[in-house]
Amino acid sequence: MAYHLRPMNPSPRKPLPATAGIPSLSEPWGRTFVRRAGVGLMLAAAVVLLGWQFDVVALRTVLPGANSMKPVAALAFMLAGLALLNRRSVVPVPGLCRLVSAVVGMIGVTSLLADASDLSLPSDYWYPDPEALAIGRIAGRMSELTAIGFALLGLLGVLPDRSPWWRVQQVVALLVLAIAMFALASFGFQGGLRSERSDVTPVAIHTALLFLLAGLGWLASLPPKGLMRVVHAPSLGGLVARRLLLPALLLPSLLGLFARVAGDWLAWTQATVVSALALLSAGALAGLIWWVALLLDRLERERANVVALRDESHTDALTGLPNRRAFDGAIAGLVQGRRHADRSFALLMLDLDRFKDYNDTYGHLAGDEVLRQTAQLLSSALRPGDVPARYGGEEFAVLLPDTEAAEAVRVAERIVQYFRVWSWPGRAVTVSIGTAAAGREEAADALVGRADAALYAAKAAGRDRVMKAAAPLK
Ligand SMILES: Nc1nc2c(ncn2[C@@H]2O[C@H](COP(=O)(O)OP(=O)(O)OP(=O)(O)O)[C@@H](O)[C@H]2O)c(=O)[nH]1
Repeated sequence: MAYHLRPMNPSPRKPLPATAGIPSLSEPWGRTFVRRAGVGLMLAAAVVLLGWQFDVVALRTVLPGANSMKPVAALAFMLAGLALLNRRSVVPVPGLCRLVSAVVGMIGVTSLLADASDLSLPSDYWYPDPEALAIGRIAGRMSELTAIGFALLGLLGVLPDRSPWWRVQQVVALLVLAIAMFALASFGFQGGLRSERSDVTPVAIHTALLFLLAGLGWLASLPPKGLMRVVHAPSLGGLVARRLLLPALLLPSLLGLFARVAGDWLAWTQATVVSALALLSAGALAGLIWWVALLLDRLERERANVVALRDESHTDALTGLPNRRAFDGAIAGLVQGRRHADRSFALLMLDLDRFKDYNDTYGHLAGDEVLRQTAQLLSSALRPGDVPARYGGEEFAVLLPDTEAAEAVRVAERIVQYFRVWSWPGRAVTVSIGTAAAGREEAADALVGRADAALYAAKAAGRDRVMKAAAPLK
């Protein structure tokens, strides 16, 4: 086919929706998540503190026989939750986030300093912890890893809340996540693979989970820049990031938990546990790939449907030529090029002669066949890059990019000649054509009006001929 609508027509069609069928995420999602993370941290910390206050072991340890969260750690989580809520204006006190974050950071740093210098802290003896004492640890002292976690959480809130510090905050929040994941994974693997209770990581399981929540909450509270840009993007990439990042991050912990259950409680041998872990890892990876593949497949099919629909709405069903809507888009693109890049173009308006007679004599179906053959004729008479279109009824239009007035007349004469020699069904069919070259500042409808006037002059002069339009009005 000779017509190439797209290259000449930079913007007549609406761009494809980037997210066809894909649920999108926007700023409110981040806001909601941060609020939930803040409230979650504070509630969990309150439950642990109640556990210490009323000596309810289950509230301090979550899992039977596991480590308890120290009261000072619960207090730090309470403050970290408050900092997050302040960031999202749920608790709108100016400077509160920075202040409480500084306290959280200090709790972590002083615990680390006390570990390094063998000093004791007041919080070491707030509540007696028989489990810690039984394994020779200071009763109220958090583990080193937990202390590093709080130092980092504190740093997050103290850093300036603006570009380029957001990138630093992202890295620090990722370190908090790394601590959480290491603690979660080692909880399972140490117990599950060695089957020795005393080797269990000193980071309590719920401490690790709260670090995970705090790290994610901070990431969600940061603007959609750097690493977080794709997570917030209303695109396929954004959807994959939002759906898969967390499961992927939690995978080592889930595998660890599985190892723990299989090794400790089901008493599987180490070889069986490791083989099962390998199988589960491969299965999880395959599952993630399968999900992404499904998503891509669905998106591609949806896009293909949209493109097909769009093409249908720009194509004339009878002749297969671009229709009036496509013509309007194409001419608008050429008018822009004429105005801004001084690229000339010309328009031909064609009308079949005495087509009513043809229809009356040979019937409407034969008339349709003439219209179809007209499309073929135009395609073979034109250069690639020219745009023939069905303008309506038995009227056609041709856009000739980079064409001056004299050349447009030559093309029109060639078409008239093609009509004369074409072997039509029934009897000969002729055409009348009006030509017009676009003026520098001429609007599309003015150009069409001039070409139309020339076409009717050709009809009036006896049909089967070409008439050139008058020059455009200045
Ligand atoms: N078969 C067929 N006929 C069509 C179609 N669209 C328009 N027509 C016919 O085209 C004819 C146009 O007739 P007129 O506008 O009177 O013009 P004409 O008979 O071609 O005469 P001049 O233009 O003056 O040469 C009408 O009979 C329409 O029914 C179509 O899709 N199929």
